[in-house]
Amino acid sequence: MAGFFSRLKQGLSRSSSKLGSVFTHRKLDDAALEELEDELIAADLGPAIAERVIENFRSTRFGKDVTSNEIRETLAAEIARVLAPVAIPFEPMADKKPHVVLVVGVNGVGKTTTIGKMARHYSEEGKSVMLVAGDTFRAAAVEQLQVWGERSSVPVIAGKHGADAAGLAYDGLKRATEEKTDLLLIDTAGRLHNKGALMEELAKIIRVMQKFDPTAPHSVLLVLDATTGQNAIEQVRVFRELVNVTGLVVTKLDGSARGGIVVALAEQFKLPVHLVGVGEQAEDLRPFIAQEYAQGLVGGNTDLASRLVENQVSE
Ligand SMILES: Nc1nc2c(ncn2[C@@H]2O[C@H](COP(=O)(O)OP(=O)(O)OP(=O)(O)O)[C@@H](O)[C@H]2O)c(=O)[nH]1
Repeated sequence: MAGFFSRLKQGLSRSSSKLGSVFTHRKLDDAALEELEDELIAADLGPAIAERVIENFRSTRFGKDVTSNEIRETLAAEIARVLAPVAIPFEPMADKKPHVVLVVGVNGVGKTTTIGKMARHYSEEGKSVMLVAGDTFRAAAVEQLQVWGERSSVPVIAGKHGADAAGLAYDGLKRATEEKTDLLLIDTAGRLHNKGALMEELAKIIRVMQKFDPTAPHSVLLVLDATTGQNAIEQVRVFRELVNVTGLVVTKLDGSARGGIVVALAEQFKLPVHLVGVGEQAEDLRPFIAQEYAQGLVGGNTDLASRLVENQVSE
């Protein structure tokens, strides 16, 4: 399990090294506080948290010397405080067979990969999983999902290129219900250049499924690519207008210096962050753990980090 935390830490190291210049031992005067605030905002944490951290320092430590570790710890604590309420693991509902999950997000954020990784994870946990290749506009997305399905021996409902996604979702839901499948994961197309068409596509999938099960979908996961930084905020806004987003998955944290965006998202939308992606392999999709993430983001203090891992992640 060393693997996951080190991957997360490695992934976040770009974000934490970006914050690195903040952590120098110095006297906290106005200039230092201003510089610190700029750095926090540049790290995508969002203005609200930056302001709180600065005010905290101003009221408690103004004019005094602070060490890099004190800054780190204060920052990590504040970040963990913001993240804790949204760090909610994704749990398939035991009383739904299937628990229907609609996976949405713009092209290329990692929807298909996330579904593949979830399929692997939950089938390894002993749950039955079925996939619907609802991104019928991109042939490669269908093939990609089929490959993930084969790897995990999970059935994939797919049609021809350009097939009706709502029809596939309906077929998937019907079959998954007959087979008492635990989890039905539905991939969707994500082009945003035509918001109206996208809204219609998602609304139709939901409407058609509800003819079979009026409670479906039970979750709508919005996948966001961390490398897009502030753009992710805009994507949440847009998708919430289209559909009832119930939770977030944030991918590509391994390749990004923008891990701070998760903090800004938590602060602004308070939507559950269920999972984070730190690589392309199946095991690189992990539950989101607030303290671990906060620690990875500010860097340093690996003792605390490894204690957290021992306590919270048992694999
Ligand atoms: N480094 C890294 N790459 C990732 C991660 N998640 C997904 N990817 C890669 O991102 C690329 C796009 O992922 P897809 O799953 O195809 O994205 P999508 O949202 O389904 O895209 P469309 O099918 O075009 O809508 C692929 O090359 C994935 O391997 C991650 O956590 N880290």
